[in-house]
Amino acid sequence: MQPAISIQTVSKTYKSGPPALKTVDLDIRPGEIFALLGPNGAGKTTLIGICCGTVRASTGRVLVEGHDVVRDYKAARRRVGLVPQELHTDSFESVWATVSFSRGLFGHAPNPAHIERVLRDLSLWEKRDAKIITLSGGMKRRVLIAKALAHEPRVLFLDEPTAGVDVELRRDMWVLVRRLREQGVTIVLTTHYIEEAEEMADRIGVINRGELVLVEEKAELMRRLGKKRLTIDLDAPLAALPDGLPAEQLALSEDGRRLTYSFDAKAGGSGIGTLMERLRAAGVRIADLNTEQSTLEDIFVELVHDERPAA
Ligand SMILES: Nc1ncnc2c1ncn2[C@@H]1O[C@H](COP(=O)(O)OP(=O)(O)OP(=O)(O)O)[C@@H](O)[C@H]1O
Repeated sequence: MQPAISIQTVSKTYKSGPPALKTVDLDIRPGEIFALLGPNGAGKTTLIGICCGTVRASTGRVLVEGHDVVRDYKAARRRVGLVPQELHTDSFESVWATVSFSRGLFGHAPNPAHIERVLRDLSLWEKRDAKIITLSGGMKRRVLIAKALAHEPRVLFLDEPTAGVDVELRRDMWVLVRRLREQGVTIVLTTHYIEEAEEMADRIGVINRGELVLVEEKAELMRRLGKKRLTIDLDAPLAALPDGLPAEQLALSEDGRRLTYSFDAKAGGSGIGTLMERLRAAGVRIADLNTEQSTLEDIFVELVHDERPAA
């Protein structure tokens, strides 16, 4: 199946500074919701800009449903919608005029019924005659989304769609994104909110310092989330792990006072009962027990650990 977006050996170095994007290869599948996670300055906006034709790649190419965003830019751009991070919609135009104009920019014939549907979906219908400048920040963000949807894009890029918005708008946004997906629209979103990626995404990509360090199905990541750790504080230090224990799942701390047992919480039995019996049989006395679960946040922090750009 032809990818919705095919990013091929794309890199970017701006005139000043180090490479903003090292070589990235990534296919976005038709109809999926792909969440791009990464710390500030990781290269998310740059990558999205290259996909939408607003930033020129230094190397490589991007195809949108087979159309090169540079060589065949008209066909490519018609297929993508971009909801940018910044709100620069302080216009004196009405909501209706602004959103309809956006559709015309892409060479589409007017379609009032479509514009009405988009405005209604975004709870903007009542505000259709209001001037943009009079709207609240949350409403302006809704207008940005409406503008991006006005020309019925096949792929929608949302750059930090819920940064700084209230809970209600965030919920609305999630509902809208799901509805768009049901209509066959492919969604690529960047987010700092890990729970947003958990909630929304089919696949997750983590980008750090211009490098795509992980691309994985969310379900697979959630399976990893199922990993749990049991820490066992010992009455007396151990010099080494006693025989007969599952060594591959156990780690002994340097001071010999703590055992850490890792297990997959979702893979049936935890093995804790057996472990306890074997510890008792080996004469190991336990002072305290604790379990903790790793989260997507832990995985994310580990991936970008110590690699954040200096402030
Ligand atoms: N127009 C530009 N000129 C020079 N450098 C730029 C430009 N745009 C971005 N950069 C640099 O490229 C790197 C990647 O920036 P980018 O905006 O793509 O990151 P990001 O992951 O979207 O960050 P954030 O989460 O803060 O939006 C950063 O070091 C940034 O300073």
